[in-house]
Amino acid sequence: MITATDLTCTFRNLSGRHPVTPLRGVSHTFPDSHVTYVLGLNGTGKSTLLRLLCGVRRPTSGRVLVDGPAPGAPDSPDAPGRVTGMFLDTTAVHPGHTGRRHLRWLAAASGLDAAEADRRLTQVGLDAVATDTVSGYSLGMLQRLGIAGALLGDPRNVVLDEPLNGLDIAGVLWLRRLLRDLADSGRCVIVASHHLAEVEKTADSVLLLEAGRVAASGTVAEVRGEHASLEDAVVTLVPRSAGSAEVRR
Ligand SMILES: Nc1ncnc2c1ncn2[C@@H]1O[C@H](COP(=O)(O)OP(=O)(O)OP(=O)(O)O)[C@@H](O)[C@H]1O
Repeated sequence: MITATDLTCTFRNLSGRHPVTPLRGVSHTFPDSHVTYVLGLNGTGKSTLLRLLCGVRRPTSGRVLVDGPAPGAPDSPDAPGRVTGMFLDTTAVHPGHTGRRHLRWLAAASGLDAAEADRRLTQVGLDAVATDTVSGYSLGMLQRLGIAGALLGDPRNVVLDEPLNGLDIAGVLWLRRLLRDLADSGRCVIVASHHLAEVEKTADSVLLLEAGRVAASGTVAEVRGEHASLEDAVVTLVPRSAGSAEVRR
């Protein structure tokens, strides 16, 4: 379980622009045994929230609790497995490494053995390209590799940023099953996505962000309400969804 309390994140002015505050007082509990999708327009703070939940970035104010201790705190010695497995960026790979080397390197950094890396490679269906260099991977292959990295060490919480992008239909069906299995085995699964049709099929819960604040949260049925689809509900809850070509801060 991951609990966010009153999270605010401000990026300071590094390039002559005004400071940006993508998150403004976000509170939410991401329960175990649920697939929770984080939704919202471009630039509305989804990736920033995921980074804070994983402890990759610290909030300007507010608090994140992961199964008790704050992210970044060392596991207690008897804690079973890793705390949070994350996949936040398909570009976070060395292009000259093979898929197997990349995963073994990640495993070693987490104190895990090469066999665990190889198991995850098999689990995500990349055995056939394990010895190819990552620079030759398609987007779908990179997504699978990133997901394998998140699964290393069998973590209790799994956080994935837009893992559906670039997956073919076989990949989408595979990921759907994987997320369900992870949640059914008691894990807290958090996924950012723009694919509302898939979210409607597979989410236990959704958290809709708008301009850095929580616009809606609950089960799909609760957020959909009287609307015909989740997409209709989102367009109503976030009026600027309706056909604007402009990205806003
Ligand atoms: N390291 C950073 N430094 C400065 N600004 C940042 C940084 N990271 C994110 N931002 C800004 O924070 C805002 C939210 O970005 P974020 O990536 O969280 O949005 P998002 O909802 O994930 O968007 P998308 O759907 O396009 O992936 C944007 O305005 C972005 O430019």
